[in-house]
Amino acid sequence: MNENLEEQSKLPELKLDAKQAQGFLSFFKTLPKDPRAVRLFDRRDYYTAHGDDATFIAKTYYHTTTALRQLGNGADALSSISVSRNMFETIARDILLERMDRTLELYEGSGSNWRLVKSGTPGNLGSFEDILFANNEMQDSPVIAALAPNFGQNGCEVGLGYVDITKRVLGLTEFLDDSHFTNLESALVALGCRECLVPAETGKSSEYRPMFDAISRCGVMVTERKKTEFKGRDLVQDLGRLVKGSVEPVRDLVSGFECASGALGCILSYAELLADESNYGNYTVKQYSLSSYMRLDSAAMRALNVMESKSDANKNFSLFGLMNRTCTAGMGKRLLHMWLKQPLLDVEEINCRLDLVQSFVEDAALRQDLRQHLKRISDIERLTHNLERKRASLVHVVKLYQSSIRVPYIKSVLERHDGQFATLIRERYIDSLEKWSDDNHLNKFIGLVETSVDLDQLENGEYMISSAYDPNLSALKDEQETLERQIHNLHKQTANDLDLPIDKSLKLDKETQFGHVFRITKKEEPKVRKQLNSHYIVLETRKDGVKFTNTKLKKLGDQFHKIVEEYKSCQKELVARVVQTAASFSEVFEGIAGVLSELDVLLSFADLAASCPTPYTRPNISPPDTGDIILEGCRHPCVEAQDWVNFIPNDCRLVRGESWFQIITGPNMGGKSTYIRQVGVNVLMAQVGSFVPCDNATISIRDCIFARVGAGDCQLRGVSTFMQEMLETASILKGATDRSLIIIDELGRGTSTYDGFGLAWAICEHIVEEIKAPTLFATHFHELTALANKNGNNGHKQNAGIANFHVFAHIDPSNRKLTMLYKVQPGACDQSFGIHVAEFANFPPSVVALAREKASELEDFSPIAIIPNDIKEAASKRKREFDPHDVSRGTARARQFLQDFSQLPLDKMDPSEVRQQLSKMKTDLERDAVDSHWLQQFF
Ligand SMILES: Nc1ncnc2c1ncn2[C@@H]1O[C@H](COP(=O)(O)OP(=O)(O)OP(=O)(O)O)[C@@H](O)[C@H]1O
Repeated sequence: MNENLEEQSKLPELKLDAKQAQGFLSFFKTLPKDPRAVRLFDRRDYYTAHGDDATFIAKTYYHTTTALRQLGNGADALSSISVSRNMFETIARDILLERMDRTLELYEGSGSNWRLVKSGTPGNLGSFEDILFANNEMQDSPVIAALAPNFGQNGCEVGLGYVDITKRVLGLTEFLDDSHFTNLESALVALGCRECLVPAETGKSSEYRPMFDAISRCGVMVTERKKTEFKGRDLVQDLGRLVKGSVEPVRDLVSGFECASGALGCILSYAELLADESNYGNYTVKQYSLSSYMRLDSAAMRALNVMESKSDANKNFSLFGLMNRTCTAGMGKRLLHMWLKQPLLDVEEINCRLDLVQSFVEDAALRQDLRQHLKRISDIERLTHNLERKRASLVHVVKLYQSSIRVPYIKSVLERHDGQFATLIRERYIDSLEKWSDDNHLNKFIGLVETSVDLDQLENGEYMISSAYDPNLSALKDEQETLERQIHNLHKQTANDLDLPIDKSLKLDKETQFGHVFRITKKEEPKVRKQLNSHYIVLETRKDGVKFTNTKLKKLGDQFHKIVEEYKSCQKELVARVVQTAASFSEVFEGIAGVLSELDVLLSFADLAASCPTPYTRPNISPPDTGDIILEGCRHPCVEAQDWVNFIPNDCRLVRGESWFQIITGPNMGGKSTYIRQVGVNVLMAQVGSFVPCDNATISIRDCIFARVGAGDCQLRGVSTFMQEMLETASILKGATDRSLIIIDELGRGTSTYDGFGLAWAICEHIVEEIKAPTLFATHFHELTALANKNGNNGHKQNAGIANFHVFAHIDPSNRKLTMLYKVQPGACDQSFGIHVAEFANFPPSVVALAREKASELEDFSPIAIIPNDIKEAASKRKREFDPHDVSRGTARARQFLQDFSQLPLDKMDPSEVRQQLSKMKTDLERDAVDSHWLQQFF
């Protein structure tokens, strides 16, 4: 709050005279309405925003409307706000990198004459990129996708095109989706999409509602485009201009798609790729395949804390924050971002990354030496991008040069390694670096810079073309040197005349205001005052001294200045030529950037694995249809990394037919969520190619992780907790297969105990019998543990593969003190600990006592409770063994209930319809339960 006030008190004054204001108001009225656009006007020292944008800025960034001012009078008055340069950056950063509901426009001009100079959206940062990343690394490159959905008999066929403008990659894919658009959701997550183009009008149709829900779950901005833009008619021709190499492969690729080509066509026109000639021949186009990477929906990304969030208390809260030890400027971070969104599915590919990580783990010296060099590598990808977009200057070329001269060192460090995987390192890195850095490639570029740029001047912070590079420059340089000598002689002579030691007392300064001047301290001035007054011109007397000149120095200084200007203008052309030549090496830089950023990420994995207090281990990877998931001494890497946690490792054995489905019970705060999430996190890390926080790990590859944990922020979006829970669960039931991993925490919390329990039971059965995915199911419903006693389909108990586990807590019988041990043990939890946890959390003793009294009336978990007989009977009824026939009929009916439920088009129904339908289903179930004791227990 104080900070805001401070920011406000620093608000630049909005100073427009009446005429300027009038002109601006008339211009402002002509702007087309665009509720998403925030428009800022550059007034040189500050910016302004007006109308709704001013209110938006006042409320969002100043948190008060008192900062608003009125421009103009009467009916024409326009609320306005002024914004400092710092605040402008904050706003641009927030709009383009954080929020996903606004676009940004910047205007320059004066009076009634303004023009749009920059515009950006979350998907296309446009020329704001320079402002946003002038002093910050670009951690993630935004992606825009376009969707061409087409409903058919089997579901919705989705055509998807996308562009990554930073990486200059275009892609397309097509897939059939279910009614929850689970495939679309995982594609948007994997691509790191920030903005999604959809055909106008689709938003109005209720059948597309689930598609928009999926987009919104991913936090992606929706932009509507005319249907006519989703045309792939001239696509091959257009792509032919944009992509590298011949058009034939592009033609073959595009011909395999129907809807996706329309989507890609829309992207080309929206991002105006053809309007910028620097794009020509610089793009690659590829087919994106959903089945190449592990699919992760937005709920799993959240549950596993994969990406950073603003609310994270420290960087180790997220997997990205923890794993990011990259040291190149930006490139490594972006690649890590991408890898975390796209875990691999291929055993060989995963093992290849793991081999490399192992080499770096085992060779600490190699790791250290490589990092020393990588630290000095600039963001080659972005520099190259700037070169190609003709936005580069000599500074960019020099930065590329400084990175390039490191490449031979990196190569020789790698060559020194002689470990088990030395051949792999050679094939993957040394050979590539050798290829890219020979005399036709990088060495040629290095040669170009060394002959054209005056590298000696870099020490003075000057980026200049070397005078030897051009005869004109050389002549100018000679003149400049002659003048410098003359000025120096004059300096000497003046020191003599004034009888002052040169440099020590009589200084010669070069400044912007006066050019060359002599300077003495104020103390010395009285000594020479007479001479100064007669032979010199005093320019300024300040604390730091007295500045003066004479006609000779003035003349020489002016001549010097003129020559410097001539030199600059002469070199301007040469700089353009050097920059252009440097741009012709972009393929080389891209190749090198690819190698270095990969090295950077793998070194980062190795660094994490080796530097943790308990080192990580290399996982054994097996294909999805074989092997189990065995994690011994497994930890949650992010929880473990918190200073205040002394982490207790646990074993997790998901063994097919034995413990493939685990029900985890235990007290609140006992570590259930942490345990089930850590399994997901370990599997994800392994498939990204990282070592894992375990003593031993064997992982059967998963093609998808589904997670349903916590109710998230659904209340804010007007969806009830229960509804949200059911929607997420329905998408698991629809999308999961035996190759997925399912993590479910606290299902059924949002509804009455019995409804919740019934649903949880039926969902568990469905997963065990139909989906057959390894599952971790943490629950407070102790009764669910009875599932483990159920026979499998073929009557053998083992084959059901359900096993009970519980997190262990110790209660001291003498003082009822509860100690969480966080140890996961086989078997069901035989006590409920809710009240102990409340005590643990310092609830008032009277509340705890009352809770104990009430609980003892209902359940027999209190070791000291004297339970009335009738309640004992009721309790023992709950525990009664049911007739197996009754159980099997009952569960079949419950499954039917669940299936009916999962087929309800919940997204298209309004809450009253849902209530009506559910109540009917419940009445039907009650009716059928008349003959089933097993079912009756739920009513
Ligand atoms: N293995 C562990 N070692 C040490 N501390 C742990 C461990 N597991 C969990 N914790 C600590 O206990 C806290 C609670 O854990 P967690 O949220 O997993 O419990 P829970 O059983 O799921 O609770 P609830 O049922 O209330 O959701 C965590 O924030 C963490 O600080």
